[in-house]
Amino acid sequence: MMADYTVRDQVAVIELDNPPVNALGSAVRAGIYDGIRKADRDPNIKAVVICGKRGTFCAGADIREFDGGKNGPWITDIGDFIDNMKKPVVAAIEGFALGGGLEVALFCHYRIALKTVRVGQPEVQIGLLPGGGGTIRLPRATGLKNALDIITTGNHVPAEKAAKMGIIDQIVTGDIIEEGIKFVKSKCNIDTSLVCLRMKTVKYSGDLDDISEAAMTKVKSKFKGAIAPIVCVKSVINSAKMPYEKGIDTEKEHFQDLRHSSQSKAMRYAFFAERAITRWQLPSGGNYKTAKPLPVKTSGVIGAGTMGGGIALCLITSGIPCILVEQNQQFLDKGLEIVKAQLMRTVQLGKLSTEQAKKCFTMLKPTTNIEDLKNVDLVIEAVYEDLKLKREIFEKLDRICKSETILCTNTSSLHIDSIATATKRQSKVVGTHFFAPSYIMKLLENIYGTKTSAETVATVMKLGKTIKKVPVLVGSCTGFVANRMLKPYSEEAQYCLEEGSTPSIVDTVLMDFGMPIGNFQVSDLSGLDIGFRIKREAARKAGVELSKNSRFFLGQRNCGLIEKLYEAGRMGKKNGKGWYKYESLNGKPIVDPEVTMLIEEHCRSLGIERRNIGSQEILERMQYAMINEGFKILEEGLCTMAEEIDVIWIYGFSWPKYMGGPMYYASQIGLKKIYEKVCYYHKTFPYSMHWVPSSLLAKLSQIDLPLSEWGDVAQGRKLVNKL
Ligand SMILES: CC(C)(COP(=O)(O)OP(=O)(O)OC[C@H]1O[C@@H](n2cnc3c(N)ncnc32)[C@H](O)[C@@H]1OP(=O)(O)O)[C@@H](O)C(=O)NCCC(=O)NCCSC(=O)C[C@@H](O)CCCCCCCCCCCCC(=O)O
Repeated sequence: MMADYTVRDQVAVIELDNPPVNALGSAVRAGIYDGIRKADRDPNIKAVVICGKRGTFCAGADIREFDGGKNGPWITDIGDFIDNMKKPVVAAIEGFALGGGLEVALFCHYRIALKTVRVGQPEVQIGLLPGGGGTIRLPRATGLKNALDIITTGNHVPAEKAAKMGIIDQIVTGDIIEEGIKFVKSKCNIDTSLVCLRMKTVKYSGDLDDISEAAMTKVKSKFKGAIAPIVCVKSVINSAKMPYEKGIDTEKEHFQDLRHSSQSKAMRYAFFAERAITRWQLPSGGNYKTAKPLPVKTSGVIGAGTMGGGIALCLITSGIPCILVEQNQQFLDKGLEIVKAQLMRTVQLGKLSTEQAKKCFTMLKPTTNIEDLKNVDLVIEAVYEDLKLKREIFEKLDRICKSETILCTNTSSLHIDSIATATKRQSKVVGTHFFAPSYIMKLLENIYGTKTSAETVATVMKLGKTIKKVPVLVGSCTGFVANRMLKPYSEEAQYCLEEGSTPSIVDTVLMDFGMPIGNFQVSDLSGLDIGFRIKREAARKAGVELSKNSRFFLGQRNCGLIEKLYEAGRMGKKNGKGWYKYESLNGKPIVDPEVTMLIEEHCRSLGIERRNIGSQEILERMQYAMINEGFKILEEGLCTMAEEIDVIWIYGFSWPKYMGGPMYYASQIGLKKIYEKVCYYHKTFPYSMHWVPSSLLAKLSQIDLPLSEWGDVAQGRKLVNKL
């Protein structure tokens, strides 16, 4: 049994024991169930303490069991039994009580916790609702409003706040089991039915239908396209509408439906993908197990633009002092204003108190003197994308900084070696690619160069976690993984325009799929000048003319629409006109007939016949082109597992988690179908190199292998011809 049963001083102590987080697998559920029945039967036992081993209570149901196979008692059987016990039962909580873990605690007559504890019902984040009575019992403990908030967001609640909310009865210090025994013994003379949550009514103020409607509206706009938050609201409302038993039965039905839903399966995949990618390895053999991160106690950022300012903010809000360097006082002042404004916003959102924000700001040391960086542990360069400039900076940093300092570049496309070779410490140079807005977006694409050491990688991977990002390690190539995959995706979007579609049609298709924002809206946000400059730079490097009227550029299909919009002064949202027009800086995109005319004129002048392009074709062309690129990335060993690509898209480009990421999506469609379509589009559009089928995709389309093994095939760790 995975719950230890011992007796101390006439109190039965049931300790959950399932490493690493005491997940409530079937054996643990059986262990608790057997334990409480044994304690109830034994006349020498006066009370029960339920707690967890290894410093934590329980992180909820064992998510790996959700795909079926193992049974065991249903979790609410435990609650039903405790509800009828005369002997008091206390949950003695340390670490986490999450999901089913909190539900077990809510079955108990009392809950005590250490101050450092966090409780929560995070099921919604894996596409579920609490299925062990959480939606019915939590509102009885804390009222409808708090329960709705906790269950629909999945956010963790710190112990002291949970105590104020009525979820925890007492905060304790010291040994949690000793405290549990002491506490529960003091309750032996109290009638347990008086404290049993089943018996309580749900508190709320106002009209239940109004509360329900407001909560529905909120979750529908906040979690667009996701089913679970809606079901969570329904079930929590049921707690006030239905008798206890009916509420519990309905909750269980909802849980089972969601457990089998494609959204929850995708989100469960994403949960484990996020953990799998922490097990990084370098081609040289260094890996997460063997490499030790260096401490980063002080840092520096070069460039106080929006990107650099945001990065500095990530550092100081995580407690790492930062020296922010700009080339002159005017730029520095502007940068500081950006940081201040962002900090204010954080205060407004309630994420930091005014005091905390002020303290953070004192950790920022602005300067125009790069020499001030000489003693910092790590520097992140965030100047604009110009190789010559970046090399100059790295050469300087190499001279100035102490020999241990790690030098990071926030380049979004340049090879790491092309920058590292400007220094004599290539092993300490690494890419740390943040995504705009850098303070908000969670992805941190860490890129190793040929000589980057495992110690340097371990340091930036750890730093990523410290500054609350999701760090993913990738190899170096033009655009790395994120932008390299984005290229075919947005190129196909533009080709669809010149073949007959419009920016708003394309964007609507993407948003209907679940993307929070369309391709052309993103382009307007980043600025069309960026796309234009990248193309102009590519032309300059290749020594060719960039012609907006040529259908070919560098031997490939070309769409000159960006050049034409740029020439027409359409820079994007910043000047109120790009692929759309905008009435203000915060305004919504409005379809602009001028753009439609411009596209039509572009087609006329080039003799391109426009046609109706269906949503399916738009989606397929954008996504399959990008997925094909993903397989090439795996094939080239730039990622070691498909999960890395999915996490990059979820956290870098807000791919809906309930769709798992592009590689997971491909696995659901079937690689055979994807491969056939890629071949078809390759035949149809022979001048778009991104349609050349990936040989890994071709290989995998012939066999049926789970996504978790695609990387192994690509790396030769699994030989498919020998399967
Ligand atoms: C707890 C954390 C906050 C800890 O974070 P930390 O950063 O410290 O560590 P990691 O996240 O890296 O985790 C370490 C390690 O542990 C694994 N892990 C964590 N939690 C779980 C878990 N709940 N289940 C399984 N494994 C877990 C994690 O994967 C890591 O290992 P890896 O090898 O991958 O590196 C953080 O981990 C966290 O947030 N965890 C998840 C918390 C959560 O989401 N909890 C809710 C779970 S869902 C739930 O509880 C549902 C309940 O409401 C209802 C239960 C009803 C009944 C259950 C029985 C149904 C079974 C179906 C039977 C089918 C039979 C049939 O019909 O066929």
